[in-house]
Amino acid sequence: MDSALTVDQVRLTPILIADPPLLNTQGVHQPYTPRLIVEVITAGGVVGLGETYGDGKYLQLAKPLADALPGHRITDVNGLFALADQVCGDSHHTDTGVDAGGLRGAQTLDKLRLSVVSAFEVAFLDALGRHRGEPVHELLGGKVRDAVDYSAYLFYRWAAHPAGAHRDATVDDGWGEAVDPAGVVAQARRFADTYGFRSFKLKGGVFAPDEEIAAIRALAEEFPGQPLRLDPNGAWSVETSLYVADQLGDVLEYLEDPATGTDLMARVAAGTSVPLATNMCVTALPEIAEAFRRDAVQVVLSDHHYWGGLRRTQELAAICRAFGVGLSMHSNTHLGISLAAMTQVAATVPNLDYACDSHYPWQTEDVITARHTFEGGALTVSDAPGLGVELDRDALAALHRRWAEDDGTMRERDDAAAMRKAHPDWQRPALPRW
Ligand SMILES: O=C([O-])C(=O)C[C@H](O)[C@@H](O)C(=O)[O-]
Ligand SMILES: [Mg+2]
Repeated sequence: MDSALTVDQVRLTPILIADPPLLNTQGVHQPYTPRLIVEVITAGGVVGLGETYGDGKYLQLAKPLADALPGHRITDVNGLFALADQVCGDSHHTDTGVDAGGLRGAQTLDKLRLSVVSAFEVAFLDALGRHRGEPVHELLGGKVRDAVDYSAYLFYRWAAHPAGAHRDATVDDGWGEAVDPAGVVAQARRFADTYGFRSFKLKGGVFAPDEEIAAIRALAEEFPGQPLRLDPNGAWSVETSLYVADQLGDVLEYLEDPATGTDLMARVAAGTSVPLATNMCVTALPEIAEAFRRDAVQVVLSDHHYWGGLRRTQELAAICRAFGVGLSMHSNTHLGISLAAMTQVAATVPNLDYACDSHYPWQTEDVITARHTFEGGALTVSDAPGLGVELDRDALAALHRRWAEDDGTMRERDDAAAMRKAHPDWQRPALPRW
């Protein structure tokens, strides 16, 4: 066995990255959001990169795993999961409440752990690819496409963060506000012209359903025949979901998480022919059986951060294929390491039937030396060794400094708290909101 493939050291770097004032049903994005950058350094001197959520609960799980890894072989991904089970807390602990962001569905320690392990799994694959001189997609069985399509991720948003949100964060990022159909269409037009995106997803659950129906109608008029999606993150009742499905059935590619949880989604699905997609009620293996048996969802949005990495994303794809359920890809705020990982795995999945989500165009900062560029709405699949991205150490250090100097308020994502800067009485809304 090649001792160069053994983990020598792991570096964990929490960072804060700038995020625009994007609105969702829980509130608004903070001026800065936490991410964690994982570097796995092998005895052979190669560095593998991974990226995941950076809130405190993820950092707490990442630390013992990083400490336990020296001596572990980077080819032993199955052993990585077993190790994480041992060192990252009691896997039987569950919490049926929603997560802090309120947008990921029910939270369990298993899910948190998988989100942490995902960054290490990606770093293992990146390091192994660099050792072998092969791209990650070859380690995953080879690419079935040379480019991966992405969709425009449209948000209602303000022009700037509210006064008092953060001392450095009142600068306008140039996108302007989008709080009505005209604003949404202008944003979509800029996305299409700048990046070539051909499908559009609007983050809904922000305004009353009729206003969001009007926004989708306006998009359908501006981009006739192009795929449209609406995602209120579970903000609607069954009745409201069916009303929206009825109003928009002729133009929607799918409706994403209109209602919260498998039971309500099953009831919506029974009343409409519009496909329902989810990144909230099917986010881990134990949630699949009931959702598929009840035909509650017709499309699962994979996310390698949720599912425990790239190989488990491929496993999810195989399950969806077996059950005739469609596959798309979810995203929330992330940087270029994660986008490279998303693109590598997406390239290997034959049944990735829809353009993938990505927040990336909203991110003005990164920790890689060369930003990804979308052309014709797609990213070319890199054939360079590993993920094909290089760490910008100065950028990483600067974003870590911001994290270290933060008084703690930006280190945990809390969209409701950010909303209270503009609306002091705002409370995390009870669902359904409408
Ligand atoms: O598709 C989704 O549900 C998301 O992307 C969840 C995200 O957290 C998004 O809503 C956000 O960041 O506001
Ligand atoms: Mg969603």
